[in-house]
Amino acid sequence: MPSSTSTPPISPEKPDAPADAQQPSTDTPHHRPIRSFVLRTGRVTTGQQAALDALGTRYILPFQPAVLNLAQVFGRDAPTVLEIGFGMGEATAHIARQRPDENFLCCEVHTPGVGALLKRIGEEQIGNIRIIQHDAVQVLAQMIAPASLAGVHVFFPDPWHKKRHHKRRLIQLPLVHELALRLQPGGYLHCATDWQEYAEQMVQVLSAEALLRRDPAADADGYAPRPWYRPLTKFEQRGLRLGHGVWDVLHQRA
Ligand SMILES: C[S@@+](CC[C@H](N)C(=O)[O-])C[C@H]1O[C@@H](n2cnc3c(N)ncnc32)[C@H](O)[C@@H]1O
Repeated sequence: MPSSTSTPPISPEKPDAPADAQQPSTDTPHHRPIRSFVLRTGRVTTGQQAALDALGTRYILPFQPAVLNLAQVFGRDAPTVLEIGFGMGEATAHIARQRPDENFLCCEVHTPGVGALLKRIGEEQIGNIRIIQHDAVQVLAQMIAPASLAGVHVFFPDPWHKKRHHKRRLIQLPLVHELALRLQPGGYLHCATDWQEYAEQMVQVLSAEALLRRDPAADADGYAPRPWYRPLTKFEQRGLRLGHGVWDVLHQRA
């Protein structure tokens, strides 16, 4: 288990700025759902835009309120892993390359991140990723069939440090239950974070879900060793050099 807890986290994004005014325009003043993200107008680089233009139609799936036919969208019948919030897609591309026999359905709301992952897909000729640029909570509810996923990755979700923002955290009981319902028996839910108090919440919430079992390799506090497929990203390497902790929380569907 990682050692240090007192240093600040290394999460690449700092979304705590009050920017609710930038939420999508479908919200009405009377019904504004709590979201786990804030839409920012981040700059899209020339390379990211070129990738969006050249590869977007092939690799981006539109959000739709209808269940996806996974075999159809990937062009093959293979175990499918859902990733929520891939950021710039560094870990996503690495994992998809390491696990060519699996499909990776990846959600991110941030356009520069989508462009960055498409750029990697083009440069590294990765064929087993599809992207949905939409709120993963809605994607899960509307597009993913029960017992259809081999795994779910939630790596370094925004920690929402301030207590009044904790309600925005992704890893909470209702979402974890929805994720568990969509896992096949034996399928896994893998979360990672560099924020200790969120790691503790992850252990608590996943342990409370009756459909899930703790990974047998977890330690007494509930943390698993980093699985072979999750790479140390550059943010994580920098953080570890500075003595920060990182926690993997891994449970399987019974
Ligand atoms: C702190 S970043 C981590 C990115 C990446 N997983 C990594 O390890 O570097 C969290 C990402 O999750 C995305 N995100 C947060 N909530 C989301 C949601 N409901 N649906 C899709 N993406 C979301 C954010 O836009 C952000 O890019």
